[in-house]
Amino acid sequence: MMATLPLTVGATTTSTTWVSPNMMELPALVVERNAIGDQVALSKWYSGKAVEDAQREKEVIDEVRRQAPTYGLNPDDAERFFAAQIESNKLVQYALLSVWQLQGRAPDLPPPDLARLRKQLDDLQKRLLQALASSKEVPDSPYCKAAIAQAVDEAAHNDRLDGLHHLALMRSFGDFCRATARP
Ligand SMILES: O=C(O)C(=O)C[C@]1(C(=O)O)C=C[C@@H](O)C=C1
Repeated sequence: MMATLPLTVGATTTSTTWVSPNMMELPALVVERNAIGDQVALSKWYSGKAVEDAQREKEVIDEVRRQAPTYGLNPDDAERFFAAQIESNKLVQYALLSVWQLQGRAPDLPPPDLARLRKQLDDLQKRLLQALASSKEVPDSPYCKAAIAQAVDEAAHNDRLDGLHHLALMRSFGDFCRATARP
């Protein structure tokens, strides 16, 4: 049997608080984005459409890069952040679709309209860019990884996320911090 590392989610072992209240906006918006992923998955359950849509991903990233300077963001940084958001959205979708397959049914809800959901994602994108700009110094901070881990934990707790959405939130911030050794 392969050894696995213990994942004790919710158990904060550091006594220092790195998260400032204004830093919580970004994870809260990411939670919203991933929640739209649930709806997107349901639309794809009904339509049979593939989770991954390379053309749409390109459109999202192109638009993010175009808008980034308006928010004082470097287009490469904005792209990196949104590429992670797309990956985490796909993680949510693949997992839900797989569970629904096993159960032989999805939640008993009418098929959501993918075009309407994409419009919601586009609207959220502006708020995410704004929040990303407000947290611009965080990735370069030597405390970034500790702060992000705490912010993710707090957001998961505040929004009562289940295991999947908590994991997706962790994925969303996977490469948020720039490489720095532990202080
Ligand atoms: O728009 C979709 O079809 C989605 O599934 C959403 C999304 C995204 O996160 O923006 C995720 C996966 C697709 O490859 C394209 C875009």
